[in-house]
Amino acid sequence: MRLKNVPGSREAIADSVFVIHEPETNKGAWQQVFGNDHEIHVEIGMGKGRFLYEMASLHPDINYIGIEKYSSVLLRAIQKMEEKELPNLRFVRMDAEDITEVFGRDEIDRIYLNFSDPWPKDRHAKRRLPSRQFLARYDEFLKGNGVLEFKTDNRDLFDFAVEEVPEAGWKIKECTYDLHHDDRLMQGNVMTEYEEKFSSIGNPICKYIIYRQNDTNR
Ligand SMILES: C[S@@+](CC[C@H](N)C(=O)[O-])C[C@H]1O[C@@H](n2cnc3c(N)ncnc32)[C@H](O)[C@@H]1O
Repeated sequence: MRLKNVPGSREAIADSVFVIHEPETNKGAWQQVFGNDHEIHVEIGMGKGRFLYEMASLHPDINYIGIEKYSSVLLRAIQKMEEKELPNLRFVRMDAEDITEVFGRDEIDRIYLNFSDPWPKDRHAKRRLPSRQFLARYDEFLKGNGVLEFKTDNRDLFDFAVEEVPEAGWKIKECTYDLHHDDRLMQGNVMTEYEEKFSSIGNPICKYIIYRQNDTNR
């Protein structure tokens, strides 16, 4: 079945208890959604949620929020949660362009961008999730000692992302152009759906971990 043809995905999402509706009403109060004061990690552009589901299973003491633009894709993640619910994982259907309306200052401990859409045309560069425009948005809600992790097999997108880091006032903590042959950075690596697909045909996976330059806690 093609995802775009899944009937009623919008309605299924509107009814789902695993989706946070009107997420902007939780700005500054996301800990109340989970009922604890554990760290909150966010994947932006989560797709069908394979990475987050595994992360949330492995780390029950961390809360995870997945953000996805398309209902038809998010529906797959919801179906998985209906089979086995994880209390530390919730979803938001939204365009990340509006993300600063949803999270308050210092509310998020870690951001994951996995295999973000490349937007290859120059005039669309600001739509790329690791662009300086998006990094400025993340600045507004990532904790002072928080980090952002980005993985992709798209070398052009990765080169662009690396150049954006200092432009946005961030710094690179770790960087590899071949994650799957880097024993140190592979420790604890959880494969995303796209990572599995592209690494299986031999594409090298690039990864960086970045933090804010003004972070004096390091
Ligand atoms: C190529 S898929 C990668 C999915 C998953 N992260 C993985 O690695 O398997 C990119 C996903 O990001 C979502 N996406 C792209 N731009 C987005 C945005 N601005 N806001 C929310 N989701 C977005 C797309 O709908 C798509 O599901």
